Order: sequence, then C-alpha cells, then structure tokens
Amino acid sequence: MGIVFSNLWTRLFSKAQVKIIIVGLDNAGKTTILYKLLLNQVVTTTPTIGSNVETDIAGQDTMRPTWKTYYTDTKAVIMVIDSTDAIRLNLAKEELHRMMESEQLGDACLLVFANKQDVKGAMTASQISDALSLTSLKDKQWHIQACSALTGEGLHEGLDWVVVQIAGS
Ligand SMILES: Nc1nc2c(ncn2[C@@H]2O[C@H](COP(=O)(O)OP(=O)(O)OP(=O)(O)O)[C@@H](O)[C@H]2O)c(=O)[nH]1
Ligand SMILES: [Mg+2]
Repeated sequence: MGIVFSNLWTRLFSKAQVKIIIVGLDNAGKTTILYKLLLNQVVTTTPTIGSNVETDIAGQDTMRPTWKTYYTDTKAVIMVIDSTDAIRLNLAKEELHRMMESEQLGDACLLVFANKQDVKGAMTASQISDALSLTSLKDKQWHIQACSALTGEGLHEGLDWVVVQIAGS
C-alpha cells in the first residue's frame, strides 16, 4: 500500500538515512507526488501493483509480522488522500487509525496530503481533517496540507513540516 523511500533528504540529513513511508488508497496520487517531488515532473502513472489498502486489509492478520518489519524505524508517515473521493474517505480513516496504533510507528509523525486540490469541488483540508478525525490521534505530531500533485502546489510546504519534525526529534 505504500512506497518506502529512505534517502529523499540525503542532502539535508547528510549522514542519517531517514525512512518515510507514503501510504493511501489506490488512486490517491502517491506515485504522482513521489515523481513530482523527486523529478519535478508530472508523469502518467499506472496503478501501482500491490499498493492499495484493500490488499492490506484483506491480508491483515496473516500479514501483520511483515507490516512490523515494514514500519520499523519509520520517522514519518505521509498519507495521501484523494480530496475528490468522498465515498472512500471513511475507508482511509479506518486504515489510518489502525496503522497509527502500530507500536513501530509510535515515534513517527504524520503528514496528510489533501491531494487533487486543483479539481473543482475537491474537499478542503479542514473537511478532510474532520472526516479523518485527526484530532483524536493522541500523542501524535500531525499536520494536514492541501496540495496538488499535478501543479506541485503545497507539496514542499508539507515536506518542510516533515523536515522540521524529524530535525527536532
Ligand atoms: N487532477 C489531479 N489528478 C491527480 C493528482 N494527483 C494524482 N492525480 C491522478 O490520479 C490518478 C492516480 O494517481 P497515482 O499517482 O497513480 O495514484 P497512486 O496513489 O499511486 O495509486 P495506486 O498506485 O493505484 O495506489 C492518476 O491519473 C493521476 O494523474 C492531482 O493532484 N490532481
Ligand atoms: Mg501508485
């Protein structure tokens, strides 16, 4: 359900590698955001195999040991939300809260990207924050950032927040 990348900010954290995971439902814009951030290019994506949350939900019990390995040492979780997909927002919420209960993510901060803000009628960051019940996440540093992977708007602001959290931890 996600993409692991560990050396995005090698230049900023020249010695330490920082593990950040990007998660979100299929079609949220994870791959597009990653390409935009790394290459400053808008790419045409195909669905990333095995990256959707439904797969992980189906495999929840048997896959749990694997998840633990996957989460270990994660400093930040970036959850990408398709702000035009009101119907599946509740599914994203359930997945987010279950994930955040994982012990391995105890020290990780959470950035939520309210993506696809360029689309007319997209939900606002504040609406998404409410729907995801972010304020109920106790003892967790979290932040929600409106963005568009297509235009790049908001992406760097979001990452700046992550960098500050990691640098201060
Ligand atoms: N309008 C608009 N479309 C976007 C934006 N971000 C992504 N998309 C489109 O949404 C679709 C899905 O984007 P992906 O980046 O493939 O989504 P993903 O989260 O990687 O999806 P999976 O790999 O299936 O999990 C693509 O058609 C993108 O072009 C955005 O900010 N605005
Ligand atoms: Mg993808």
